[in-house]
Amino acid sequence: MTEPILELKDVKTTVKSADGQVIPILKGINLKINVGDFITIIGTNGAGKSTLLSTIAGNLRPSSGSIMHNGADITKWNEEKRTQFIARVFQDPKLGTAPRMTVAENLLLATKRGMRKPLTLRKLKPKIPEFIELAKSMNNGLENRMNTFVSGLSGGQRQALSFLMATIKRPDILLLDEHTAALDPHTSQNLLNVTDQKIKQDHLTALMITHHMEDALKYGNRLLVLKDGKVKADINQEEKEKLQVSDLYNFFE
Ligand SMILES: Nc1ncnc2c1ncn2[C@@H]1O[C@H](COP(=O)(O)OP(=O)(O)OP(=O)(O)O)[C@@H](O)[C@H]1O
Repeated sequence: MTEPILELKDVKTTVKSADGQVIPILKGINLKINVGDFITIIGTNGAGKSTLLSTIAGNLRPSSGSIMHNGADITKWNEEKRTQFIARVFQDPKLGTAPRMTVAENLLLATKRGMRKPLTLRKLKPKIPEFIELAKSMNNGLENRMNTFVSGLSGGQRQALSFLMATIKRPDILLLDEHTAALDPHTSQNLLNVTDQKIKQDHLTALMITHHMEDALKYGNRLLVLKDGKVKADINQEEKEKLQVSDLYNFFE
């Protein structure tokens, strides 16, 4: 059997409350993620879904346990170092993009993810045709807004840009933290379809948090249910195909 692309071994993560109390959130997560896995994640509010993604991204350091990337221990790697191979899209369209830069400049910036090289804007012009082609795949007119400042985009276009920025330089692991939750139903469905196509086409490994049970079943090859900081269920493709939305609600009881 091939090595998992990412493995969490008994990972525990705590956070500090405003009054300095240490609160356990992840309470011993064991997870082996294989190359090409597209895992949808569901769970009640506060179950620890975003904390799990933050722990994988390096935004939060586990209090114990370890995180392995292709067999190498990255537990102590900070977020910046992990951006070499991990990309994340958040729920808030404002996160992940630079508002005072144009769409094209943001995309150029994203091609340098994980590199320490400064941004050289004279290299932008020859890249524009490639950026336009990529933006067309988002099906929302982003290709016509290359010179628009990000602050002037609609929420849907901004989120499409965040997604493109996360995937323009192929990440080993793509983290989607309810990335369509702030969008209207049509825009949300479009971005989900594009997400699914991109993951399949580039054979990406992805984790996607969603509160929509239909989407949790429709997308991906694996479903993870988190409850109170633990993995309550880890459902493979075969079992997932047999499930109905009503079955998923049982996990919330
Ligand atoms: N920085 C923090 N300080 C204090 N508490 C926090 C912090 N971050 C998260 N928490 C708490 O940790 C718990 C888990 O949060 P997390 O955001 O991971 O849950 P979630 O499953 O993503 O929930 P939701 O579905 O509401 O987004 C929650 O009770 C939250 O209030």
